Order: sequence, then C-alpha cells, then structure tokens
Amino acid sequence: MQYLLNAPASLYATVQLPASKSISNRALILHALSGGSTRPENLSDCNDTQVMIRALDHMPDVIDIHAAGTAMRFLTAYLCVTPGTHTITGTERMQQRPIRILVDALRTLGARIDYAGNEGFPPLCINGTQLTGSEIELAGNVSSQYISALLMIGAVLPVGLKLRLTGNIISRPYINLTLQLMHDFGAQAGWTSESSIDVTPGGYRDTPFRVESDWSAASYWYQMTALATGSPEVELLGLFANSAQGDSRGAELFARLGVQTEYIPQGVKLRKQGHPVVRLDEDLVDIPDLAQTFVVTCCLLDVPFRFTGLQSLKIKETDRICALITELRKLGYVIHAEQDSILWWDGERCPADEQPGIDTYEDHRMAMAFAPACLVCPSIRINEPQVVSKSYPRYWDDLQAAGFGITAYPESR
Ligand SMILES: O=C(O)C1=C[C@@H](OP(=O)(O)O)[C@@H](O)[C@H](O)C1
Ligand SMILES: C=C(OP(=O)(O)O)C(=O)O
Repeated sequence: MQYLLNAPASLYATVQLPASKSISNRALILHALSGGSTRPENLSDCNDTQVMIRALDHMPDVIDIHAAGTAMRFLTAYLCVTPGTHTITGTERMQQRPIRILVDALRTLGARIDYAGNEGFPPLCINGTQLTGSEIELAGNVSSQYISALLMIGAVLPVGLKLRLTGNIISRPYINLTLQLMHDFGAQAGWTSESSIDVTPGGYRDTPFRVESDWSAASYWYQMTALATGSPEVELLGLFANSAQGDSRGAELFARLGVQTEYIPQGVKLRKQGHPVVRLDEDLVDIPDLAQTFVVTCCLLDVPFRFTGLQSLKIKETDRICALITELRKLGYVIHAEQDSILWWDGERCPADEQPGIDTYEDHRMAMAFAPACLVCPSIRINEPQVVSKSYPRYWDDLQAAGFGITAYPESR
C-alpha cells in the first residue's frame, strides 16, 4: 500500500497522543513480577505493547514478539526467572538484531538459554530457573535494553544485582526510565558510579500506575509545527513537563528550530516563535529515536547539521543511517555518514524525484518522520504506511483529523 499526502493550508490540531510503549512495556513486566492484580492504566495500543500483553497473559510455548525490541529483550530476562520452557522469536529483522550481550549476562547469572537459530540472535529457547549469580559486567555501548532487562529482574533475585557497564553508555535516559519505574513499583536501585548500578533484593509491590503519552510520538508534531507555514498551533495531550522519558529533550532542541513549548495542565501547546538556528550540531546518543525526526526536519528547514552518537541506528528496525541517506536523496538532499555513528549535511542538494515515494523498510519512524515533509514537498508518497502500528497506530487518523489529505493506493508505485 502507498499513501499520497497533502498538507493542510494551516495547521491547528489537538492530538491525543498514544501512550509511551517504553513505559507500557516496563510497567507490564514490573506488574507481572509484582504478582499483583492492579493492571497499569492507559497502556499503549501499539503493536509492540500488544505483543507484550499477549505474551504475559497467555505465556504460549512459542512467544512471537514481532518487531518489538523492548519485548524481546525484557521478556528474555523475564522468562529466565519464570517457571516453564518457552521459545521467543520475532520478525526476520528481529532475528538479525543482536542479543548475545544479554544472553551472556543472563548465563553468567545461571540462566538456561539456548539459541534456536543463529548464535547471538533470536530465536531463543529459555528454561526458567532460580538464578544464583548477582554480579555481572556487560557492554553498555550496544543497547540499553539489555541493561533495563537485567535491572528489572534484579529486584527479584535472592541477593539483588550489581551491574558494571563497560564502554560509552548509550541511551542512558532509558536506563534511568527503568530505574524510575522500578522505584515506582517499590524497588530500590540506583547508580553507584558513572557506570555501576546496584539493585537491592525485595521484589515489587502491586501498584496503581498510569502510563504517560509518548514523547517520541510527540516529535512528529513538533516537526509539523516547525515546517508548517503561517501560525500553526498544536496541542499534544497527556505529556508531563517533568517527564522521565529521555525524548522529552526534543522540546529543547525544537526550541532551537523555532518551536516554542508551553506546558499546559493537559499536556503541551506548540507554536512557532523566532527563527531556526543557522546550523545544528548535537550529540544524539541519549535520544536515538529522534534522529530521523531531526535529520529530516533540518534538511527541510535548510539547517545544516552534524549529529553524533548515532552508533545504535544500524541495529534498529532497519539500518536507519542507510535508510535516511537513500530516502532524503529522493527529496533532493545529499547527507553523509561517518564511522557508522555520525550524520552530517552541509546544504548539498541533488535533483529531487518528481513524485517521491518514500520507502519505510518496516520502520515506523521512517514513515512518521517523512510524512511531515508534505508540508514542504508536494506529492510525497509514503510506502507501506501501516508500519506506524509499531508505536503509533492512529498516526494517519490523527493527521487526517488535523486536515492532512491522505489518498491510499493499493500498490507501491
Ligand atoms: O528501553 C527502551 O524503551 C528503548 C531503548 C532504546 O533502544 P537502545 O537502548 O537499543 O538504543 C530506544 O531506541 C528504543 O526505542 C526504546
Ligand atoms: C528502536 C525502536 O524500538 P525497539 O528497539 O524497541 O524495537 C524504536 O521504537 O525506534
């Protein structure tokens, strides 16, 4: 399928954002480990959370988590401490996303895990057992999800858990989000140095918990506000000012691109104010999921950039470094990569396709970050638009409600 997008003449919208999948999937694991009956409220309706709910509710012999990185990593650790034998698998891409660092760490703690396909990658066959280890060292420079997965089970281990992280820690705010939620569910855990974390044993308590809206999803509305002409006004509901989500830092970066955030009781109100900076150089190591948003926005605003800290992009839903370079060329922008961890643009242009069809590579963020481009490039088409269901199933409905025209074609052209 393909969507042809048309921008509204002016952008005024009030949007009920989806709940955060990162928070939902942590809350579901912590709730399960608490053994309580008070289910977290306002869970995301996205595919990544649906697969988690299904797995925890039914615990089938074969658990298929589709494309959900958090579900794969968090459930792997969870299954190690849960009685029974399960195989956990996912999409073809998931079977290419590395998991050896987590498996090695869990094995050091005494877990019984076998690779059911290729060494180092899902699917995994896991036999739940009592873990006896309590201290591990693991790399912190590949995916923070391994660390979050270990931390969450740490509180139910007999003597707790001490983690020592090596290398430059990436996606640190996601580790802090895990620690915050563990605390909310009654556990004690925290940093003891820049690279060490201790978790006290004692388990979790049954706790009422409400999931905040998704700050990563909010970024596409910031992007639309930045790119819209006139005086756009967008209200995003369900976001907190003092959010534990690292991607809330997007608000501060967008201020430099001319979008002002006003915190209101229901969420945030966005308006355009001032002019974008003349160039944007930023380390995005803490906010990798916003890389596509900022790369596309800066090109379309004509703001040259250099974004570092992107080393995790190659192992996400697709190789996002390659995908961005290829798809931006269709819009007439020549961006460059360095050392698999940096993307930069000095303003270089190439002829744009007449009716660009953006490929999305089974990556929700490719679809969501390129759709706002219709505010600048008429006749833009998004291929396989249904990929948004991974984190924001109502994305296209919300765009239509905001006045965007969407025409669906059955075949990609
Ligand atoms: O813990 C989480 O909820 C997430 C951590 C990040 O992954 P990495 O730690 O692999 O960068 C992020 O990209 C992902 O979307 C969600
Ligand atoms: C990388 C992402 O998700 P995950 O790693 O959880 O599949 C994402 O949502 O951008």
